[in-house]
Amino acid sequence: MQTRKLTIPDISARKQGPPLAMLTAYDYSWARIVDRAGVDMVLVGDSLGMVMLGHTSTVPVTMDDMVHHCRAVARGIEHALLVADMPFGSVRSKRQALANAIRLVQEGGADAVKVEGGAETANIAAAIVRAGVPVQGHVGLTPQTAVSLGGFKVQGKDATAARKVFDDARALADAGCFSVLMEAVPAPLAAEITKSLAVPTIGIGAGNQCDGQVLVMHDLLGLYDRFVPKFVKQYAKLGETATAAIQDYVRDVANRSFPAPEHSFHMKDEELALLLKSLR
Ligand SMILES: Nc1nc(=O)c2c([nH]1)NC[C@@H]1CN(c3ccc(C(=O)N[C@@H](CCC(=O)O)C(=O)O)cc3)CN21
Ligand SMILES: CC(C)C(=O)C(=O)O
Ligand SMILES: [Mg+2]
Repeated sequence: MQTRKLTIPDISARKQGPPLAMLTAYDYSWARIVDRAGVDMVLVGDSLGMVMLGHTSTVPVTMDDMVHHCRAVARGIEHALLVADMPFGSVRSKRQALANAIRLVQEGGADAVKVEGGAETANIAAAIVRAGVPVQGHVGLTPQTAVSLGGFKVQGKDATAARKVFDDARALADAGCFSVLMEAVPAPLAAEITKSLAVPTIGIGAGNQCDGQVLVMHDLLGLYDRFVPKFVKQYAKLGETATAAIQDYVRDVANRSFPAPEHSFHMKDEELALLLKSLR
């Protein structure tokens, strides 16, 4: 595995080449694990509001939440390109979007930001790019506007809806985005969009013809049990493994088999005698 830090040109070059693997991380220890496993891009997703903070949507996530988690992740990454989500309400105007994108880079240590939306946010994406911050667009199912979309639902299912996803992706690419992420769209539509864009597409629930894939780390590892979207493959059941380990710990504490002598600090007999005497 290459250990040098990946750059935007490295990502762009993968339009021709092996698909890009992207995965979320939200803290330092997991960022190290994800980075060392060879992921190309680490996403500090606003999904942290759901899997880390227990909200039922990504809407309550603030810029402060994003910066807090992003800083921790940045400390754990040596190889991957670090992308941070612009949270709900952080791109209401160009001026505000610029300030927030710059904050994620300067304070959070992000290499790039991701903005949900399509044609309607293309001018904002372009302004962020002009300020020197690489932008990844996010089209299809955009969880920050899930209420307007009717929930966490597949997008682009009929001709009109497919045209909208296509135009959104095109608008973001034209705005200068280095990549476009497509969430929950039919695989054939994602394949067409991938062929027509010059920048790499990253899919989640968008079939295997995208230029890369992304998943939420907790879903991949089986650490989140509130729902499992159809597009998730659980590569492990760490939630179950952790529960069993902690149950063992609780049992060992109850029956005094933990801590064992090797986990305890000991004294020589003469030191103990002296100590006990002085305590009396
Ligand atoms: N843990 C987690 N994983 C994610 O992938 C994720 C988050 N959280 N939070 C933010 C959004 C929300 N996402 C979701 C959530 C649920 C579905 C889901 O259950 N979809 C249905 C299809 C519904 C329909 O089209 O009728 C499915 O069966 O997969 C999809 C995307 C993706 N993002
Ligand atoms: C699901 C991915 C694409 C995301 O935006 C997130 O984790 O917030
Ligand atoms: Mg997100």
